[in-house]
Parts: sequence; C-alpha cells; structure tokens
Amino acid sequence: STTKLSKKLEINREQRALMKAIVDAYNRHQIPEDVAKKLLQDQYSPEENFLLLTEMATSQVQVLVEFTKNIPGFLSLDREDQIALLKGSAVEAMFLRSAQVFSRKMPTEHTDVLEERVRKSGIPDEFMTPMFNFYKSIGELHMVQEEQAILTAITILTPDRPYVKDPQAVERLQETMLDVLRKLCVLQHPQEQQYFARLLGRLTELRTLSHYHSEMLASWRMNDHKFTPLLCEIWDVQ
Ligand SMILES: C[C@]12CC[C@H]3[C@@H](CC=C4C=C(C(=O)O)CC[C@@]43C)[C@@H]1CC[C@@H]2C(=O)c1ccc(O)cc1
Repeated sequence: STTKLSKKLEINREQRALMKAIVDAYNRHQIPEDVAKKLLQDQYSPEENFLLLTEMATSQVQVLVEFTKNIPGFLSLDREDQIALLKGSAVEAMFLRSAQVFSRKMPTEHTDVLEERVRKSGIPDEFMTPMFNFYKSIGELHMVQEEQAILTAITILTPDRPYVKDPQAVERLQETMLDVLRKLCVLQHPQEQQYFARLLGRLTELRTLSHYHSEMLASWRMNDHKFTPLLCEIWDVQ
C-alpha cells in the first residue's frame, strides 16, 4: 500500500536526529581562521606552499578527529578499531573535504589561492590530474551540505580498513548512515534516479586517489620535505 511505501521512503525521527548530529558536527569543525588567513598572506614558493598545506593537513586531521567523535555510535566501538578507522580513512576524508571546498558554488578568494598553492606544492603532474578530475567529478554532483557530511561519515565508517577487529559493528553503523543518505538523495534529487549510486561511485574513486596519495607522500619525502608528528602518526610515515 502507498502508506507502507511512503513510510519506507520518509526520513523517520531518529534518522532526522542522526542527520542533525552529523551535519552540526560537520559545520562546527572547520579549519581555524588563522590557518586559513595564512593562505592569503605568505609567499608562493613551492616550499612555502607545501608548508602551508602541511599546516592545513595537520589542522584538518584534528578537525576530522573531532567530527568523528560526534558520529553517533563511533565512541562505543572498540578503542583500537576507532584508531584503525581514523587512520584508514584520513586521506579519503581529506580528499573529500578538499573536493567539497573546491567545488563550492561561490568560490571564495581562499579557494582560488588554495588551488594555486596545491598546484604549486611539488605534487607531480601524474597525481595532480587524477586529483583535480576527482574535484571536478564531485563538483558535478552539486551535493547539499547534509549529503557531504553524511558521505564523510560513511567514508570513515568503512568496515574493511586494515586492522579492524570487529567489522560487523562498523558495518551496522555505516548501514544506518547509508540508509539516511539514500533517502536524502531521493528527497534532494527527485529527478535523478541513480544519484545515490553516483555518490557511492565517488567513494570508489576516492580509494584509488588514496593509492596516489602514498606516492605523493613518498615523492615529497624524497625531496626532503618534513611532515608534522600528527601526519606521520596518522599516515605511518617516519
Ligand atoms: C590533502 C592536502 C592537504 C589538506 C588540504 C588539501 C586541499 C584543501 C584542503 C581544504 C581544507 C579546508 O578548507 O578545510 C583543509 C585542508 C585541505 C583538505 C590538500 C590537497 C593535497 C594535500 C596533501 O595531500 C598534503 C599531505 C601532506 C602534507 O604535508 C601536505 C599536503
């Protein structure tokens, strides 16, 4: 009957509460103003750009940890699994974040300067192309904020990360998020039948990007670039 069908589709009360918790956390945790301001001031040499991006990456990891702690259910997971999920998803969450920043409808002065610095920070071209292709493919989706926040939570709650001891517990949390995202996509993009599938397809593209990322780190290291202790810890680099 239609009532059952519409019941199936509508976002119920607890899903709305879950969504609100995640979107609030997503909006609450941003890069500190002083770090973002440096983008406009400092020099433009590749070394300066790398240093600024390193500072932003370090700040982004802290933002990511705070956001993740606010995902309902995350803190009830096994402690070591919490660490394994953060380490396993940090790169993907960062690329998703940068894609959302670069694909904003109203690019701010920051966005243009940030792109400029990314393009001139010693990242080899063979990684630059897939990275900016990903940014473009995310931009074409015109995700709303709720979708961005929930997609980030889904990326973090990926059960098959290395060293996760209880993947079923992670899968249960991820499935709850996927269910909310699916309903949200139908509501926000009624004309596009496969919008939800296209969103999930981006997560696959994200995984290939994270392979490029370890090469990017290696090539920076080769040119004697230094990372911060937090980045070394989250990405297992010396
Ligand atoms: C991921 C990244 C560091 C973090 C940047 C991102 C580009 C845009 C961003 C926007 C942010 C915002 O507006 O909130 C937060 C920081 C991020 C997410 C960079 C692109 C390449 C760089 C990188 O991989 C990198 C890795 C290690 C380093 O030491 C330096 C750079």
